[in-house]
Amino acid sequence: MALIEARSLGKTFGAHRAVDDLSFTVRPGSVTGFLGPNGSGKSTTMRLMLGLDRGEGITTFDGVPFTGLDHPMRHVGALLEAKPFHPTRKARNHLRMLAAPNGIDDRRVDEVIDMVGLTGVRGGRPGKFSLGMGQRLGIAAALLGDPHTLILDEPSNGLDPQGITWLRNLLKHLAQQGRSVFVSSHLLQEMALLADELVVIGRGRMLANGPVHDFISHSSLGSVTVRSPDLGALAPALEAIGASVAAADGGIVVRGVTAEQVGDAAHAAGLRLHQLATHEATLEEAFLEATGLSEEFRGTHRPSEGGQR
Ligand SMILES: Nc1ncnc2c1ncn2[C@@H]1O[C@H](COP(=O)(O)OP(=O)(O)OP(=O)(O)O)[C@@H](O)[C@H]1O
Repeated sequence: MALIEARSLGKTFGAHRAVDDLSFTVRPGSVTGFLGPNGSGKSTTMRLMLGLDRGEGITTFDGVPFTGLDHPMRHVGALLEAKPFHPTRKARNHLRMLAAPNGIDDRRVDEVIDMVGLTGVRGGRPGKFSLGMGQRLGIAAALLGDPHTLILDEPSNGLDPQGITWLRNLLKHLAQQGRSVFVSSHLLQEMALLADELVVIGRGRMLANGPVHDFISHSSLGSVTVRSPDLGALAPALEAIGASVAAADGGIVVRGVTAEQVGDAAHAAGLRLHQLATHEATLEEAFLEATGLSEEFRGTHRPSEGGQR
């Protein structure tokens, strides 16, 4: 078991409400993606979960708050945005210093160095590391205690495509072993491949929480293409159940209802269907639609407003 339960998390900086009444659960055996536009409160939420910022609400790990855990590193591995590396302390020694007070031996240190692919530079100094190498060292630190829970803020930051694939496989594998993985990222295509569940926030508030598939299928940008010799009767039957219908290429494109609802409505009206095809929105489309009104920082350049393409 490794259940994370966050309840009513909140944080205000001055007059700015950065996190507002966020509650969610991260289940064992799954990767939960944490999405939100820049400045929406993801890092602040993760810090609150770990008791690193003072704020409202509580987060428990199998019922225990982070600050109440006996050996926190053995329960929860965390990678936050700020890298607490000493630039001239060798990578392996950095990990040994984190490991020793937690009763973790040097063998585990070498194991995690190997897992993150830094064996060749384990005597190197993080001050000379690339962004991606520093990120791998941070992931190694998070894994040191073989924790059943991982909280990772933008772990793919700075990783090259091979590194991103490696990280995806690692996190999926850790989740398959029954661990809880809570991970933020701006890489939506990557998140679509990685996550089972999503927590989506905007301006500190919950916008969506649940399986990735539900989030995508609820997007109004998804559609169903229908071909039927009875279109004249089918279109009004679909509009009667709340669908929007547009003619397209000899058939119709239907939005606002699922393919199952289209099939059921046709069956109920005794109408024939020759084609019923679902076109799901991408995670990126669903995310932009869900967060469109809650962007904290909005550029003025909009290609559709006459910008250079
Ligand atoms: N220490 C702080 N003092 C004042 N305001 C802060 C502080 N930390 C964060 N904020 C503000 O709180 C809001 C949420 O910031 P946070 O870093 O949690 O967002 P984020 O979703 O992680 O952003 P990004 O995706 O850009 O990393 C922002 O408006 C930010 O400016």
